[in-house]
Amino acid sequence: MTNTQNTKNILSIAGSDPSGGAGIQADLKSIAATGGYGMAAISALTAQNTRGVRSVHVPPAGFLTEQLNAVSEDIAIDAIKIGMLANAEVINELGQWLAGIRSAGTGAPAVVLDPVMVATSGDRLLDAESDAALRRLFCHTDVITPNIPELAVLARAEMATDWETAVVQARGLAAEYGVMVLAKGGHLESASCRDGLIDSDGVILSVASPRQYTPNTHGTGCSLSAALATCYARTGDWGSALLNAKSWLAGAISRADELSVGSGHGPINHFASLWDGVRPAHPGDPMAQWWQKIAAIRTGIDELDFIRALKDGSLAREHFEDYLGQDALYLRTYSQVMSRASALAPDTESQRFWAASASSCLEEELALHRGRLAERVPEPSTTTTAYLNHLKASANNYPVLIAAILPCFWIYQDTGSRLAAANRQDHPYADWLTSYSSVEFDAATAAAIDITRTVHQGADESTRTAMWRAFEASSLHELAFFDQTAAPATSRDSSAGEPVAAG
Ligand SMILES: Nc1ncnc2c1ncn2[C@@H]1O[C@H](COP(=O)(O)OP(=O)(O)OP(=O)(O)O)[C@@H](O)[C@H]1O
Ligand SMILES: Cc1ncc(CO)c(N)n1
Repeated sequence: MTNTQNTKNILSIAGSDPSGGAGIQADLKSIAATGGYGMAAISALTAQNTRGVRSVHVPPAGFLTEQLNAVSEDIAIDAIKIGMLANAEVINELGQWLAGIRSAGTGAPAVVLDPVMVATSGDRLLDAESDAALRRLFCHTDVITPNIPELAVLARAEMATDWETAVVQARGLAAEYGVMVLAKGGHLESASCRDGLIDSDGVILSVASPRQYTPNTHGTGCSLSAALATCYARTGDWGSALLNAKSWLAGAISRADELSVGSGHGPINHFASLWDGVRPAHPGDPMAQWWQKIAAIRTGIDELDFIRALKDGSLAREHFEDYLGQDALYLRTYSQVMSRASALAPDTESQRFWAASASSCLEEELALHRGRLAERVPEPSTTTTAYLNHLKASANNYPVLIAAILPCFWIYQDTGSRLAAANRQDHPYADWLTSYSSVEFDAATAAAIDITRTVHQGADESTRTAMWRAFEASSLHELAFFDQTAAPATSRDSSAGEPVAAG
């Protein structure tokens, strides 16, 4: 059966975790969070919580096949994620079912297999017979996603302690079984967590995110593999699927501590960004009210031709560069304005935050722009000048100044998360879109909102009004800023470059 609709149906075949953080529960949340319709056939039931697995019950293998047939005889399955398989009998039954469903050729579902083989304690979970059966299953899969200990078991090697060794092991595995291997760096001791999609020729694509120092990483592997299957079903491209899945996962891990689930290794926050949209952080929160009040401006930005074309990759190169040129000019002064906020800040923590933001704004953003613009920095447009004049006009009043600064963080972060989600490997601005959204910038945005909220709480009524006006005015300047670049050409290589619209 082929699914001709745009929505994608993703089947998880995995164990149940009643605490909700791993197994099918994590898979269903991840599938939904990354845009798929989730289904689940249960291969095993565990009694576990955030502190560990207490026992496992395995239903008869034939009953797994009954579940799988019930689903596949009725529903078109676009992708399958396989997780915990408890014994050789279950693995062999699944192998037979997979062989049948994959023999359909075109329209056969993609399969991502997360080989759950080693417990967090380091103990091997599968006996020799199951290990051999699992390896036979690889020929029915597209991608396997072992963590570092599982990679070592599968590669019959010592556990990798660096990324290069992990890549060598993954490459050997890919060659031996004719599959792609997603090597995951979560278990290495590096400051960033790198994952790489590897085939027998080497690394196809690798992507890193900063390591989050949180105990709450229960179910990250389950969540990533389910998200990868979903993003592949949606994009048809493994590289794009990895970029999208990893970007979503990094956000879910970075917001894990906002949940309070159990006393051990808690789950990640699968729906953090969705909840932001439907539920203000604190009901009655003035910042949430400001955000609500600029909803029309935000929608206006999303609907701009420029943003649409940047998202789908049809934006002409010269228009993209016009935008970068204005942005570079803007950021130079924006950095000075944040230094001014640092000078006016009433406490060391805020002083440090604005100074650090001013510095990273200059260092990272301008370095990126310079690289792209090859020193071709243009004159500021009247739109850019108007925005900067508005910021400078607030430079003697700290509460008003930080309210004016905030939209550049918040709107940029919000727009960036959607642009990053639309990224794909062959996108002409792929690396720009990747840099447009990061967990560090998410954290900085949250900190800027918190600082502004605190100042707002302590301000008198007339200052609060002035703060809101400055925030609203900057939001309008953001809209105008994105809208200033000439309307995008439909053809990517069009050379009919129009001059920068002068506001
Ligand atoms: N502390 C962390 N901070 C950021 N990303 C992480 C962290 N730990 C793991 N990851 C990411 O989570 C994903 C899962 O990786 P990991 O190597 O931990 O898999 P796993 O051991 O199979 O997961 P699980 O803990 O569910 O068994 C990878 O994308 C990895 O880079
Ligand atoms: C059911 C289940 N599958 C996978 C894992 C690995 O995280 C787990 N803890 N529980």
